[in-house]
Amino acid sequence: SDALDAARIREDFPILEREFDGEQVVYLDNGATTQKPNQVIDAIADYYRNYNANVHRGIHHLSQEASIAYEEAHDTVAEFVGADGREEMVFTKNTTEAENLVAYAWGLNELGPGDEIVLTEMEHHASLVTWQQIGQRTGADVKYIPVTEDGYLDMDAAAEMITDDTEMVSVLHVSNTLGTVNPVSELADIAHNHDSYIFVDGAQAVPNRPVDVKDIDADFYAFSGHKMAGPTGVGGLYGKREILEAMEPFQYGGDMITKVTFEEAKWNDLPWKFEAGTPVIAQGIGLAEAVEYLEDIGMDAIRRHEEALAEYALDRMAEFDDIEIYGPTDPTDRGGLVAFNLDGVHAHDLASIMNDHAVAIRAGDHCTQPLHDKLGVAASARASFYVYNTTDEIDALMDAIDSARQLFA
Ligand SMILES: Cc1ncc(COP(=O)(O)O)c(CN[C@@H]2CONC2=O)c1O
Repeated sequence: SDALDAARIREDFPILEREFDGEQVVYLDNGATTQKPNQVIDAIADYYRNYNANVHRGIHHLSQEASIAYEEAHDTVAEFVGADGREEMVFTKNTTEAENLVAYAWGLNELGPGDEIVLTEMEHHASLVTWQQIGQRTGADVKYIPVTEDGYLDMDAAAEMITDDTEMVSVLHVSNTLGTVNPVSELADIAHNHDSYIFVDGAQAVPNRPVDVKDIDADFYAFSGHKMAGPTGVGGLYGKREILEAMEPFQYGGDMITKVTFEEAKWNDLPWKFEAGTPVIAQGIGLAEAVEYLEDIGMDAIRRHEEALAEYALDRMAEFDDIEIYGPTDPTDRGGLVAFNLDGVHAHDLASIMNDHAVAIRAGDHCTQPLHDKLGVAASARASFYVYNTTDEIDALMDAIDSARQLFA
């Protein structure tokens, strides 16, 4: 696409040169995790080589350098998603832990019988199972906003399901199976009109498009570093400052306290109150480098690049009547991923034939089993794109699909 120069970007990702049985890898599993540029790898190595120490201002130079880098990483990531500074940006392990942090630290303490939690049928297990279990443990009811035939949220149903008994709405910003971009600002309005919080799962949005949590007016917003060219082991949880201030901690221990006696403990300031023990120092520094890397490319350019690749993939797949595509047909309504099935070929068999051609895609339920039940399929294949992918790689995907078609014909 003319949005960005994928060929130049690829030079930062040596892993993309890897070959399997003489064929160069075609990495199309970015919804699961993205590759990391040299700049991110070098930033993490630099930390361990030159200023590794534990944080929170130990009395020596190395600890001070590490503390400042770790604290400033919070500022960088906060600014990236439009949060008001480090106080609104907790580093977790991943999106899943961010969902669990709010479910345990807020949900278990605040929810009870008669309260309602509203999710969507397209939710990832990270939110669906978490809030489902919190509902069982607290007696709160869990409801699901339906997904329409063409892969959108039924917003009329949403407006009816979110009521004055609703205390939490937890929704995907972008579906990791359908690709659907949900109207999260509109859902936030509806939730707030009923004095409910809204938690937005942005795992498939923050890496791929501009996100402004204040514009959305999310109360919580979560994402993972490893899906945005950053390392595994770090995620971001945005929370409105006044909400995080009022919440109980998630985990107890060192660093999340200011004063401890045998009788009681006083909590540390935000965001450290939610970062117990030695935090994800190297990962946080790597994530901040990933943010700088993505900002250099430009988030709107990334969005447009992924839309162009999704459009190209949808058009190529539409040439065949034996490929079933899930999610919106309008590429401007979806992220840079396409889940599909090839008639007569189980997704796992398809993915393994793709693998014979060094094409890396995902097959399975993508942690959205209830959605697959609703779609009436046990599994789907999924190609998901990022900044280094090209239309040539989508042609390679289509060629590999064709070889599966021949094999199973
Ligand atoms: C929408 C969404 N929410 C939450 C998660 C959980 O993220 P962590 O694993 O970092 O906590 C994922 C991961 N995506 C899955 C993982 O592999 N393939 C996927 O689509 C996701 O796509």
